[in-house]
Amino acid sequence: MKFPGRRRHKHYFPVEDKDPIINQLHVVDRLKRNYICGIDQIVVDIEAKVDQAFLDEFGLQRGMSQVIDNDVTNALYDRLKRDDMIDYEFAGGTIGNTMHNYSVLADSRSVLLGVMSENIQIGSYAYKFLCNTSSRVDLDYLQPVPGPIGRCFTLIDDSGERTFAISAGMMNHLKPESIDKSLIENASALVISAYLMRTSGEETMTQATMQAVKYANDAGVPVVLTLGTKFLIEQDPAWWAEFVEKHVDILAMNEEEGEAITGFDDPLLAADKALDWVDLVICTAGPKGLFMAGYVDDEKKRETEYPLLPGAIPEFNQYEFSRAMRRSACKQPIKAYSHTAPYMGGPDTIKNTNGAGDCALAAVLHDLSANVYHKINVPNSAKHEQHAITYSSLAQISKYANRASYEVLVQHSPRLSRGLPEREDSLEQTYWDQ
Ligand SMILES: Nc1ncnc2c1ncn2[C@@H]1O[C@H](COP(=O)(O)OP(=O)(O)OP(=O)(O)O)[C@@H](O)[C@H]1O
Ligand SMILES: O=c1[nH]cnc2c1ncn2[C@@H]1O[C@H](CO)[C@@H](O)[C@H]1O
Repeated sequence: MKFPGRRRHKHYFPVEDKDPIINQLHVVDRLKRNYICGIDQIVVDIEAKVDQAFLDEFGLQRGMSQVIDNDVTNALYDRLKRDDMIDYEFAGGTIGNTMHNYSVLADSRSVLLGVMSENIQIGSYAYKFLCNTSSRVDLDYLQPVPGPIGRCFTLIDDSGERTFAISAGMMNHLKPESIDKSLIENASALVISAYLMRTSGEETMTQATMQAVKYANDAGVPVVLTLGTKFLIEQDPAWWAEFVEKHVDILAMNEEEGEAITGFDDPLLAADKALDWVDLVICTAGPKGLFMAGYVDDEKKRETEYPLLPGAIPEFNQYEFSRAMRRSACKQPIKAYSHTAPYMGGPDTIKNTNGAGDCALAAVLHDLSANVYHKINVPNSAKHEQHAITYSSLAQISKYANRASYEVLVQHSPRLSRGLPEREDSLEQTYWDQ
């Protein structure tokens, strides 16, 4: 585990300091490892640039992630091939991306649950998915299926808007009995997306997800939900709000999804509303950066050293130097909020925004997981006198999340090809120095 935090520090994490007592232990026993677990519809993204006429031709609604039948899939695929329109084919899936990016950032294990074709041809989509996934992502728990994984046609127009057309294959055939109870119970987090609830007919993905969520809820393992797309939430916001309140501990969304579920278009107010249901909220807001909201015990709150910010909640960032806690762990819970602008104001040229939010979530998960890692290895550290769920403050995590998203914006794929530099020189240091 690499630790998150201030990236100028030479050694992020005191865990492996040269302690003479710890060093007496055998090297392999020295540090206990933790992992996070995610469930996804296993898909490969097939990316192409298109215009509105193209979307109309195939009956696709701009900006949505929609499931398409076999006839539309075949026609769409033939057309993309015929006109040589495919730019990239790369492993995707919102949670698949998040697990991959987490493992790359943290240099640590994550476990991905879902399905995988039992017979894999070299060059097939299943093969591409496996090849494009970090070796730190444990794929041993995937359930074999006698058919193809999913395909996600990622159609991007001139304005950068993405329209997803999903050809499901067998991606939704994960069965509840394939969920390993002890794997979930021992995880540092269970990460799911709203897409997992979009199933029909014989598809069992929703039941499998609910099974995993039950194991996690019963064991007190934080359930992290990312909302995926506003269109899904808009269909039944009340159902989603109830689901989140009952089963979810940490909610990740972008501002449109935040509006769909809370009714507030201001990301700060949406995050504040979501705190009625969960312990921690991450709301990404594209070029506006990222908002976080969470709880801290009154006696553990820390005042920011940055200027106080105006907003729908005046001076909302006052306690952003606090580490987040579960509301139930606070004697006197108070709310803390943070906002961070995009790293370096955003790149000069954005290659692709696809997956920028997934990567922000991966960074937040890294921080949560680092906290567990530190706690299981240095339980007596003064750091853990506070029962926090994050290793760093909200302000620090938001910076880290934006920094990680930046890396996705300057490359074509939603998946990081390498971790962040340990030391960042020159200009970039100003961001971390503040
Ligand atoms: N146009 C932009 N300029 C600068 N930074 C951006 C821009 N778009 C995204 N970002 C950065 O990426 C982060 C996440 O972006 P965004 O809100 O678009 O996520 P998202 O809609 O959830 O994405 P996805 O669903 O593709 O993962 C933002 O918090 C910000 O740091
Ligand atoms: O229905 C879906 N299920 C799972 N992942 C999806 C779905 N629609 C789009 N994405 C995924 O979202 C990522 C960007 O955030 C893309 O990589 C795409 O694969």
